[in-house]
Amino acid sequence: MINSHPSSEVLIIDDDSSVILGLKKVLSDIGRIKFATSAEQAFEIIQEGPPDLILLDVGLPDVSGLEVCARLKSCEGTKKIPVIIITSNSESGFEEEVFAAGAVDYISKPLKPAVVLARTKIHLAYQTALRALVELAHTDELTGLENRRSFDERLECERKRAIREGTPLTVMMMDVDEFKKYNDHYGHLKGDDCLKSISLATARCCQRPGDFAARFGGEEFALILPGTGAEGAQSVAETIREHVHQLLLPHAPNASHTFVSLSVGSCTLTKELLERKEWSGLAILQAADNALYEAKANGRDCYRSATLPDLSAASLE
Ligand SMILES: Nc1nc2c(ncn2[C@@H]2O[C@H](COP(=O)(O)OP(=O)(O)OP(=O)(O)O)[C@@H](O)[C@H]2O)c(=O)[nH]1
Repeated sequence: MINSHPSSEVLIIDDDSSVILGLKKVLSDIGRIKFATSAEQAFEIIQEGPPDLILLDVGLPDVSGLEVCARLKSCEGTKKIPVIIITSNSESGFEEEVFAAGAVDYISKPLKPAVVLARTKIHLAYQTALRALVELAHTDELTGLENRRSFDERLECERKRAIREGTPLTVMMMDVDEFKKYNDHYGHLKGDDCLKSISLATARCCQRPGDFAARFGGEEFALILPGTGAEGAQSVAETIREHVHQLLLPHAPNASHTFVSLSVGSCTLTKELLERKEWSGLAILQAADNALYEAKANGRDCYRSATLPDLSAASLE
């Protein structure tokens, strides 16, 4: 059986202190236990840091447990926390209400320690496995960077945020120059090592908390730089290119450059451009890719940014 994470955090919400003490004892080996005696206190604790699982009594003094559960499920930041309802209500139809509110399970009072422990462990283990699966589905196996799926999701999220907040957004595409020649000369395994080194150098250059680096596919990488205008984009692009130069990876003898290099293209949506129309993620990506193509066409190992006419063309999509 998959184990729950050793440092899981469980929040017990119950106004009966004897129940809290009993549950704390039963669950002490699982990890950190927090408790709240009212819905208001519970929301404060959750806001400080969402727990891995919640054990929630139905009969709270301020708000019904089912309503607390429904509220948690309707909020983006808390909807994924599994909630187990604790109840002495055995009326017909109550089970349906529990699941309709979004709880993953319920435990009847009087509580049996072995049952509480088993159910809690099962849901924590499921949650841990689910998180691992999501991470796996969003990670590029070779480089450890985010993958294309993750990139697409983040771009959509940042695009909407940029529109909402009126802040610039830059998307950058980077491609290893003449990588086929590198592979042909050194072999695919060395080629893989080269991609890993470039990924590491790229990740080191994406320093801001919102910066996002992904392997787009093959020898192509993509960045999302929220709140970054054209000047900032140029600075990031040149920094990454410089870091890759400094790796001093000798290129294949028949390549145009002595050392491995990157061509980089970017598209920056300024506040004005964002206000002019709603750009699709595809249009932004296409504009960055056009700029990358231009960098390749201009001899490689350089940076180009999409210009306004490019963006207008991209908007026709
Ligand atoms: N080692 C390795 N090679 C890869 C991987 N993914 C793609 N490639 C190789 O990357 C090379 C890309 O070649 P091309 O698309 O022709 O482009 P290029 O040689 O980089 O030329 P330009 O982009 O024009 O500078 C191909 O040889 C692919 O096999 C990978 O995961 N590992």
